[in-house]
Amino acid sequence: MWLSLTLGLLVLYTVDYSRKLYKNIRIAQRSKLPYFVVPFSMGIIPAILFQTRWFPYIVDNVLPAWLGDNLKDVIPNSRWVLKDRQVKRYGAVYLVVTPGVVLCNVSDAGVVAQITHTRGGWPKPVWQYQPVELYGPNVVTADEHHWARHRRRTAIIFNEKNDELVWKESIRLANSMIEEWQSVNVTRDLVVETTRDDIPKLTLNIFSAAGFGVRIPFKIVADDSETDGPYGIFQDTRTPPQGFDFTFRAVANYMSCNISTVILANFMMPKWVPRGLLPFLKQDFAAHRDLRSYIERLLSIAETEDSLANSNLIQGMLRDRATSAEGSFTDQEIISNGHIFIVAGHETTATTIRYALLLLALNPDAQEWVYQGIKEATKDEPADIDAWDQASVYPKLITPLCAMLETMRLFPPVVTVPKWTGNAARNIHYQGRDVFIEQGINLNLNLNGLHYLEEYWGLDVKEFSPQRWDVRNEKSYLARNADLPGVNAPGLEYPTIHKPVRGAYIPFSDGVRACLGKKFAQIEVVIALTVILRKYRIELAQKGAEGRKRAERALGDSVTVVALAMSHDVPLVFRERHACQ
Ligand code: HEM
Repeated sequence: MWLSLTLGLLVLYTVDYSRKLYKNIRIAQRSKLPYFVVPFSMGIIPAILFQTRWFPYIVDNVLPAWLGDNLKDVIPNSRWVLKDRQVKRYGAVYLVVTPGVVLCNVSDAGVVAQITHTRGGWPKPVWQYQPVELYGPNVVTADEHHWARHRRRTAIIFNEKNDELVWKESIRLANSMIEEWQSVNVTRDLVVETTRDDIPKLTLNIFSAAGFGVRIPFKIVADDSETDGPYGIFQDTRTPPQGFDFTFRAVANYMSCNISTVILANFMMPKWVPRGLLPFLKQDFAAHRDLRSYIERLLSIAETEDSLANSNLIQGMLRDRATSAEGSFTDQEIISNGHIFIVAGHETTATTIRYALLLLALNPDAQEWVYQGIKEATKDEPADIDAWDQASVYPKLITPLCAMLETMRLFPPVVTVPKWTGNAARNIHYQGRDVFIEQGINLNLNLNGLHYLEEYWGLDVKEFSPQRWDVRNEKSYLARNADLPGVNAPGLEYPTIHKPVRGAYIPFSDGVRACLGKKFAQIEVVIALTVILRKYRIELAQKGAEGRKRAERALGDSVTVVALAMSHDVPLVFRERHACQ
């Protein structure tokens, strides 16, 4: 009986599998776009297989290249390594058919521009983001008119006052990070074995200050240091304050870096399962509770303060509530948006700085160009960087901005921007014809393709060349776009910067759902690079061909964890400038 039952189930499964696969192949055929079939759907098992050592080894060394690439294409974590290879095989718009879904992969700038800029834009598949709704709906997870309300209420808090705060806090904390490095180095040259911990700490502390109004020093303070006053419990001590399992910085870090287990514990685990039976998720429950308690504490402090005097993001939401007649946020919505800002902004910015430092170390000529640009731009500014005025100095820091843009071109923290057709079929215009994309189809706007195509960037597309962005560089391949109508992209509205073809560069996405924190991130990265490069020349700690090979391997093996990340550490030396010149 068991045998017939098993055989029966197997037959049912096979019939259902074949039916779904056939249905999806027919969808692909009707579109007349190139397509390939992968016999499994993306999901947790393929993602786990790619995390093992042996599976990627088999994919890279045993399978034919095309098959290995097709498999990597369905796993978003490993998609970046493909760069433009799939575009060369299948074209800039092609379909991936699996038994579960049909995916439309897009690396054509014109099609991206249509998707992000048709009236209202194509919808974002918000259900994919529901797991990050750990404290309720927020600007990342909401849709339609709910999203419009969240967006309106959050967009106003990313304002000029907040820009100034980001600038000031980035300078303070980048300097404190350097002081910390100096304190553990006996020579004037600073050897930093890994930036894996310090750079995320830098961006998290900047976010704590400019996002939450909590000014944490870079160095951990003694447990018995001053903990009085309303902000006492936010001190970055070794042990958490009474009633908490984490310090404020530790919980913000935990919630950002362990997002998958936090989601597993607090979103996927049924409420009726006794927490005592899940000791391995204890930290995840505690982190979720502690972050809420900290933000609640911030809200109650803020209500007793003159919130108009403060320009951090939490105060911004409170100020909006105090001054708006209707539609402003509840406490719960402030908590949820506060949390999502950390998730969206922390790792993405940290990874950009880490890649930028390594790319500058690997490309001394480009680094020198960035440094000379900083020197020239700030030659009339006070020697004390704390006295620099954000509104007038930031626009002059063209070369570090070019370095940031170029870093995000080669190593975009978010490799794929997802969209979908929604509940109605839609058309795209591609290669001179209208292509019909059926309802419910998911689209991936693939930065690995867009950012690596010679057509948009020139023959030196694979090189790290911050100079390509500088509008003074008339030989840049991008100079040809100056007269194109409608060329623009979020974060590129500077007259000092060459513009890529619209849709070809989307590290912050584009259109109505483009990144809210792009200016926040740009100011942070530009001034952090400036603080470092003014004082230090960055070099690889391991010299010669071996050191270079190691660094290039670390870059080449990048995979998406929370954001795109290097899989190995590369030690760097920060050589003091006047000592080495
Ligand atoms: C280099 C750093 C950053 C990168 C590369 C980046 C990239 C992106 C991308 C690609 C999206 C679109 C995601 C999608 O539609 O699926 C996005 C959205 C968003 N980002 Fe960023 N981001 C960065 C920094 C920040 C920062 C610092 C903040 C906040 C402080 C932030 C807040 C947001 C928010 C709230 C959204 C959702 C906007 C909406 O759906 O209306 N981001 N970001």
